[in-house]
Amino acid sequence: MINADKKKEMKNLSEMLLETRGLTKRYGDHKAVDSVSMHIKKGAIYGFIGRNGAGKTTCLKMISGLSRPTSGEIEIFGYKGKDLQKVRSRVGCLIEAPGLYGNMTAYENLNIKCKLFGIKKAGYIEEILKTVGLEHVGRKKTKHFSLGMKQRLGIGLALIGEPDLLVLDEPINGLDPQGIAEVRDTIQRLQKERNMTICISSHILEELSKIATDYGIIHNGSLLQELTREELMRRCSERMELTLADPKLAIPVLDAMGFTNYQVTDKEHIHIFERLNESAALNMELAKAGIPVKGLSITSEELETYFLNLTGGASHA
Ligand SMILES: Nc1ncnc2c1ncn2[C@@H]1O[C@H](COP(=O)(O)OP(=O)(O)OP(=O)(O)O)[C@@H](O)[C@H]1O
Repeated sequence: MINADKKKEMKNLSEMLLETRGLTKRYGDHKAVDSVSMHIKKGAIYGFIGRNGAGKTTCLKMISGLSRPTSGEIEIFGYKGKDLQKVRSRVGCLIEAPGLYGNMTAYENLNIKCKLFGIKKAGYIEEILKTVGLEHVGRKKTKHFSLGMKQRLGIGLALIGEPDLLVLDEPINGLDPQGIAEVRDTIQRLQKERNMTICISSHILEELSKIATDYGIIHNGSLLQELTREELMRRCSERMELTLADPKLAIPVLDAMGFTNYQVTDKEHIHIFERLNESAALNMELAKAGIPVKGLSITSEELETYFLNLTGGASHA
């Protein structure tokens, strides 16, 4: 008999499109990626966040088959080891700058890759140009494109062959606000219209917060945390922070007062995400129950502060 937890676990696994286990890349003595186990669900926009040098590109290169892991395993669409070759064509990637021919148009650049893939379908290139918002660029050579246009054409190139998983390494880096908005729109459209799963890296959490459904935070080669958008928003949302010698003792009091949206975050703290105006009443009830309160404050955190605190403070930026 399979219990409910096991069933849930099996369901979660079947929803997983990509999983790595202990993925490691060593350059000499230096571990650029250190035992990373990441999980990307089908249909997710997975924000892969880390400071410069954290190991994002190295990790994404291994996932895309551009670099060989020192150790560990990658499973995509249920395939791993040598069998991964069978599904490589279902992974499109844009790692670092897109390799464009500057003297050619967007259409011509796409056409070269279509020829390599043996794609001759009428209207195929026009469709991709439309998807990435470059349908009106005409005969303009790509060397005259803005950085945002180049990135979108890079995404267009990665779309050739209809991948189910798109891996984008810092596609927003260096873009102006309009360029950022355009790339974000393109990514959201791909997820909605083509039901694509997208892994996108950035060194700025805030930049992906409008689109990512899930996050992985990498630092010094290690994956520190994976969390959903809801979990992240919850961690950064306005809350009461209760500091106590033993949070467990306060739970019956919270329950008796009808609080339901709270979380014991460590051995000293409870975060409460509702009825923030009732902090005085809560304090009083805890005192009545003989539970000393060391601290009670209302606080919230900026997304970027959350990320910086997690990765060792702003001074390392
Ligand atoms: N080919 C290589 N040889 C030696 N060291 C490397 C190589 N590629 C990357 N590294 C090192 O591995 C670490 C991770 O680099 P990586 O490029 O993956 O980080 P990143 O998170 O993508 O950062 P950035 O955004 O700056 O590229 C860095 O310390 C980098 O210097």
